[in-house]
Formats: sequence, structure tokens, C-alpha cells
Amino acid sequence: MNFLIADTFTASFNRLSGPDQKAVKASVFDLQMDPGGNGLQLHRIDASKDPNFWSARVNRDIRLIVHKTGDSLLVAYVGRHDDAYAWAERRRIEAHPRTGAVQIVEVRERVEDVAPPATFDLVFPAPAEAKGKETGSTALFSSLDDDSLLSIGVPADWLADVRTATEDGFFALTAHLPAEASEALLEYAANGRFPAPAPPPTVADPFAHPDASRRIRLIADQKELEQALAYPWEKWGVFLHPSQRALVERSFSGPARVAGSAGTGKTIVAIHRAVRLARDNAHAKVLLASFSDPLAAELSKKAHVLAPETGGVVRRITTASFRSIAEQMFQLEHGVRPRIAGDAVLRDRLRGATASAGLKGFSERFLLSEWTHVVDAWGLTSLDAYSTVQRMGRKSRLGPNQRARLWPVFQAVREALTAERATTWASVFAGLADALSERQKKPFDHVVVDEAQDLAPAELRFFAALAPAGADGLFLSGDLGQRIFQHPFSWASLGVDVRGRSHTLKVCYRTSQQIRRAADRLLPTVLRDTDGLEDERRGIVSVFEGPPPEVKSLDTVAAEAAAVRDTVEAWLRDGIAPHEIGLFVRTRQFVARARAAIADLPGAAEMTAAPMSLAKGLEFRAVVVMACDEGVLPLDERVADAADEAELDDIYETERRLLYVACTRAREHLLLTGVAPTSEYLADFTT
Ligand SMILES: Nc1ncnc2c1ncn2[C@@H]1O[C@H](COP(=O)(O)OP(=O)(O)OP(=O)(O)O)[C@@H](O)[C@H]1O
Repeated sequence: MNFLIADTFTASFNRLSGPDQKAVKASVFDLQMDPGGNGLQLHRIDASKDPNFWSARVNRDIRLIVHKTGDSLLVAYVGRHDDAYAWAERRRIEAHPRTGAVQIVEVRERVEDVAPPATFDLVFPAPAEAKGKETGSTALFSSLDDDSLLSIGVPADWLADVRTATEDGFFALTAHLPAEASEALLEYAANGRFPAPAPPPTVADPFAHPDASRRIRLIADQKELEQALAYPWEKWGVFLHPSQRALVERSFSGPARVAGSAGTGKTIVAIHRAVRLARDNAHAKVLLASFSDPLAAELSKKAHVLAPETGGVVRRITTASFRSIAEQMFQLEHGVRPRIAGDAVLRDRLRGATASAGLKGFSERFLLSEWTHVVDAWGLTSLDAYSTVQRMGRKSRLGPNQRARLWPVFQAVREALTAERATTWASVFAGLADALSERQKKPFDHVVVDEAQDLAPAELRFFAALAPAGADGLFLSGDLGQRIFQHPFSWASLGVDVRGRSHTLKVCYRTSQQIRRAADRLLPTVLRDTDGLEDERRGIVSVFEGPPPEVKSLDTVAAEAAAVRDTVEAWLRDGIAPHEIGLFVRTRQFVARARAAIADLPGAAEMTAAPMSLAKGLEFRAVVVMACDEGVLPLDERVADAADEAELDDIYETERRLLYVACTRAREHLLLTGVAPTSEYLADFTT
């Protein structure tokens, strides 16, 4: 008999107290051992339209709802007695007549509350089919016939409701529909088309249909059940979107990439893929790398969720930050750690060299940036090389004469570093890339890199050289819209050509529809990388909705602090825990302004207050982005350094992306504040 669990069970389990969860786990294990349910007092739920719903007694209070058929037992829900019975009485489980996927369907006639709720600040762009629409009361799907609605998995008894749904009532309705149907409707409302239908299953098993296997998982053995129950709140551990699953399972003939806006699950795909690769080959060594040490630590935690220690899988997955894995490799190669010259040292050497060369007319910041992003990033060692290098992302044009004047300075810096036996990260990565690319035997069989949009050229070459060049050697996950540390460059020119092997995720799991759409307005709808790959950002749907983001322009710093304090206090009152709150500001100097605003609130120390550049990869239930003042965002110092119009544009775009990253850390609540006159970017949120 097949033993299955549904995501409705996982979600309901998550709402129980610790002791109740423990008791439920014991009962679910018992059920798996003995699907007959002896000892659990199985009772058929007579009031349910579906005769296959049974309740199992966990303890005095708690009932487990299971769905039993001749060949399967599905654990569907858990809750207090009355709640559990009511849930089962309002549901039926059946294969959809058209798609063939098993669905947990709400029985239409038992749902009384489908009437439109309070008006939402609706989030759709002008719906494709809603020409002439003026209010939120126009039917969104009236032009769709039964056939189309059935093809996306709308249950037959909900067809009429869907056809009469208006913007105002839409989310209330979709809460009752199977997720594949509501996602498809959302996409239709946003883009005027349906997503590509899920491919039919190869076997005629309704549970094996991709739409079903996203929400109902077959549990093969006790170990799998342990995993599913150990981290039930990490839904992604068990239930992946089909587009995510495809990227995890698929074999790619060369380097491949997953893209997608913030919160679409790129990191989740990267982790699943690393675990999948390690599982598939018991000898494979896998590297799972991310931008910083804290992000790498998060990857490691999540990899453990997917592959508990016992399997021996995690041992073969090395999680590391870009720099820490390079440092380890450097030590293996040279027996010592690299002596890295930091920015302060570089600035000092640049200053010295500029003075010696009598060079005038270039700011210190420009010189450091030119060194970091051009000379050092590309490992240039001669004037010839510097004269011909394409200064990608450095839009200011530097003529041959200017380059010739600058070169002695950079050469002197390089010589000074060599004399001091110091090096730079770019040199470390480049040296390792050169050494490793010569080798037949590579340190890893598969390399998976998250936050790949911020890889520097030498870093990309390094990761490409760490694993064999063939199939499934290199997998990169990243979002061009979140590139904040690197200038763009051609991956293909460095031998990492992901064209034809690049896929974009479109379902956002982190951020509410309202916040995501507002944040999306900060970026162009299509981003293009240097190799011509397009990242289409329209048509993203969030799986839930929430209050719209708030933007407040205040007259003084004190008034801003008071506004932030009031909002954060309200969040705390609403049950949001202090550690679920993050405050972001443009630079370190403004962290004190954020801290001061929340200083007297309970749990203030547990709230995160950090510069936007550290927001990458994090997430919070509620986020404040503070100090969005004119002159701070974009940052005056950066703007002042722009060599020309083109470089100015580039700075403006990077600053926008920083704000985008900070805003998309929010799941449910987002507040942006600034002291008037505020940042010009804030206007994008309200228009
Ligand atoms: N299939 C899924 N089911 C449930 N939750 C998911 C799923 N995929 C991702 N999530 C959740 O969505 C959130 C965002 O996922 P993740 O961090 O992987 O996105 P991302 O695309 O890497 O985001 P960013 O680019 O902003 O770093 C996380 O909380 C993750 O647990």
C-alpha cells in the first residue's frame, strides 16, 4: 500500500504545539508501520461527501485525518477534533477529470464564505482581457470557457465561481482552489495567458501527475517519513514546484544557470540539486558555494534538512563561501594562507604610486575602482593589455592617453604588493583557476554556485576549473536584478556558456504579491546580460498576498524614528517576533539611526539592523528600509565620483538594485521611510 503525505497535513501540523506535534509524529509513524490503523481508533467521517476520509485519534484533543483507498493511505490533515472533522467534511480527494492529477478539493456547496472580502489593493497589471475595465468589479475570466478552465485543473463545481470572479474577490476565491489552478489563473490575470500545461505522467497514476506530486508526496520508507516530519515547516524540503524539480533532476550537457526574481527559490533549487547529485553517485564530491560565510552556513543547514547525516550524502557536499573555498584551495596548493591586501592597504599603495607618478585628475575612489574592477579583476600585467581591455561595466571612456598615464600607477601597486608578498583575492582566484584548469583530476565532480550574479571574472574561472568541464560540472544560480558588487562581463568569453541551458523561475514563494510587485517597479521588466541572455521579469506570481508596502516621507530624523517605532511596535503586537524583523539602511553609518528608532522596544537586540549590502539571501516577515533620503539613495559620494553620464547611469542602476534586494527580503510587511526630500526611488513604489 502506498503511504503518502499532503502539504495540507504539513501546514496544519506546523500550527500545533510542540507536545502535540510529538504525539502526531508518533501516530504517523504507527500508521506507516500499520496502515490498518489498529490502535488509532480509525473512524470513518460519515458527514463527509468523500467516503474515504477517516479520523485517527492522536490524543484526547487531536485528530489526524487520513484518506484511505484500496491501494493508498494519504495523511491529509491534523487538528483539534472539531476543526479536523470540519476540514474533512468540506473536502474530497479525487483525480481531476481533465488533468488526471489528484487534488484535494473543497466542496463548493459547503463553503459559505466565497463572497468578496474587503477590497484588496489589487496587484495585477492591466489584465489582458480587461479592456475598458475601470473598477475592480469586472469579471476577470468571463471569456474563458469550461474547457480552458478544466485544462488548468479548476474543479468542475468551481467553474461558475471562477467565471464570475472579479479582482476584488479573486484572492478569496483562489484560497479555495487547488494551487495549480490558482497559480494558472493568477498568471492569466497578469499576462493574459496560461502557463504551459504540466506534462502528462508516464504512468497512469494520478498521484504521479506533476501537479499532484507537488503537494502530495509518496513516502517510500521510514527514513523518508522521518525527513518529512523532522522539518515540516520547511515545505520546500518536500514539495518543489515542477519547474524547480525539473532543474534539480535534469542533466545538463554543459554549464547551466537558474535565474529568477527574488524569492523564486533559486537557492532552494541549488541545494536540492547539490543533494541530488551527491545522492545519485555515491562517490561524487559536490561543492555548494555562496557569496558569504553566513550564506554558506545557511546552505549547509538546509542541505542537512534534505539529507540527514546518516545517509553519508552531506559529508560529500562541501558548503563554503566563494573566498573560503579559494582560501582552502590556496592552502592545499601553496601550504600557506594567502596574505590579502585589503582596501585600506590598496588605497595607501595607490596614493603612494599616484604621488610618485605625479598623476593628477583622478579621484582616489576612481583609482581603487579601476584597479579592482578592471586591472586586478582581469589580471592585467601590461600597458598593452590595459590598452585593449574592454572596460565592461566601466562605462566611462578612457582614451589611450589616459590609460597610458594611469598604467604606471597600477604597475607600481602590483610591484609593491609583490615586494610585500601580499596578494589580492582576484589574483588568488586567477592563480588557482590557471593551476586547476591544467589538471585532469579535479577537486570536485560537481560545483553548484548560488548568488552567481556577483561572481567576478576570476571567481567564475575558478569555479569552472574546480570540476570537470563535462555534463553537470557547473550549475550557477543568480538574479541579474540583484547584482550589486560586480560589473557585468561575458561569462561565455571565459568559457562558461550557459546559453540554451538557462532557465527562469516564475513563482515567488517569499514575498507577498503586493510587496513583490512594488519592488519590481524598481527594475526594468527585462534584464539582459552581456552574453545576450534575457531575464524576463514579467509574469512572476507570488503564492500569497498581504498588505501593500507603506512609504513614509517625514520632516525630521526624529519624526522618522517615531514612525518606524510605531510600525515596528504594531508588528510586535500582531505577533511578529523580534528576530523576524529586519531594518536596512544604505550604509553602515545609518545603522545607528535604525537602532535608535527601535531602541526602547522589547526584543530590539534580536532585530537585524544592517546595511542593504548585507541583505542578500536573508528573509524576514517584516522589513523597514530606513533613511531613504535624497543624497543617501543613491549615495551622493558614489554619484559625485561618476566620470561621465554613462557611469552615472550605472551607479543609479546599482543603487536601485540595492534597494530592490533590501525590499524583497520582506515576506509580509514592508515600510520605507526617509526624511524629506526623500530618495527619488520611493516614488516608484507609489505609482
Ligand atoms: N517549492 C517551495 N515551496 C515552499 N517554499 C518555497 C519553495 N521554494 C522556495 N520556497 C521558499 O521561498 C523563499 C525564497 O526561496 P530562496 O531563498 O531559494 O529564493 P531565491 O530565489 O534564492 O531568493 P533571493 O534571490 O532573494 O535570494 C524561502 O523561504 C524558501 O523556503
